[in-house]
Amino acid sequence: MAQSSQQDLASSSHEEGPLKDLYLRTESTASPSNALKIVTEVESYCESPGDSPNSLFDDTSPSSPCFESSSGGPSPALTEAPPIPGLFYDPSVLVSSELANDVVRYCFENYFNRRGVNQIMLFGVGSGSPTSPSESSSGLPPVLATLLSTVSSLLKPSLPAETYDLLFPHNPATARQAILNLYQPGEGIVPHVDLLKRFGDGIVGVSFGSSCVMDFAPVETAADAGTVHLFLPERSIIVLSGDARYAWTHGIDKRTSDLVADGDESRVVRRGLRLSITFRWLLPGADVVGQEGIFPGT
Ligand SMILES: O=C(O)CCC(=O)C(=O)O
Ligand SMILES: [Fe+2]
Repeated sequence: MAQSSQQDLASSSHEEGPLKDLYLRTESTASPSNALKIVTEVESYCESPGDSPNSLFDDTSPSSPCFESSSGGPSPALTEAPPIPGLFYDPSVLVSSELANDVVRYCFENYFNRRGVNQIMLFGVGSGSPTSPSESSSGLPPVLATLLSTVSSLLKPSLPAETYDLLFPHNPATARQAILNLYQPGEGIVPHVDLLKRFGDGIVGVSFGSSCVMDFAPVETAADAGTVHLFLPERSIIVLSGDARYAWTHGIDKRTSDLVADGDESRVVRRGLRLSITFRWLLPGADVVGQEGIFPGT
């Protein structure tokens, strides 16, 4: 896939909103902060975050990343959570615009300020409280620690207690990883199950800048049988645990717009530049970067 140049991005009609301004403004900003107590990995640009040769995933669909209905086009995406055990999504639970702007600004100024970078992985150095906004206790930069603590507060009233404890335990046993994925309109991520040997149960993801449609398919069934499509607006939060984490793949089709259910009708929602931030728990021993076996193919 051709990369978008700054000019392409500037002249594209999909990039309205905060991400566009930040991307253009931070074109020549300094390199990522070296003050963070984290390990930062940058993977080179690829067709989509999930197509990297250093793939993050062990179970990806061997066939087309595009799920289609029998009529030939994608069926409209749901706007409420489908009944997948362990999947939590509530359209009314959104991160504030103010925090979203802070997160996006920080990420563009510190990570996505070089052409070709579309994925960043941050690893917490310790197992400090995930609900503390301080860098020293979470190992994450303050704005991401704040995001995590905000997500924790937003989810507490609606998540089942057991799921909440999985995501936000009082005494975390392992370190967190935050993965930042940047998608141009038209990019996606192949259907996958997050690495079984590397990440534990309880994954939480937040969308910034643009909506997308995430596709879920049972691991055990063939082709697109049972696939469901879920619309994720910007600033929304999704949680994968249990079956949703292990027995279903998730992926994002490579499209520039999505078909979304709207009552009995459907509407087309154009995609813009999207940043997702996903927090996962590293399994014991998986927090040593470069250790043999951590990355497939190494
Ligand atoms: O962009 C997203 O929301 C999903 C990212 C993802 O599935 C992953 O990094 O494993
Ligand atoms: Fe994933």
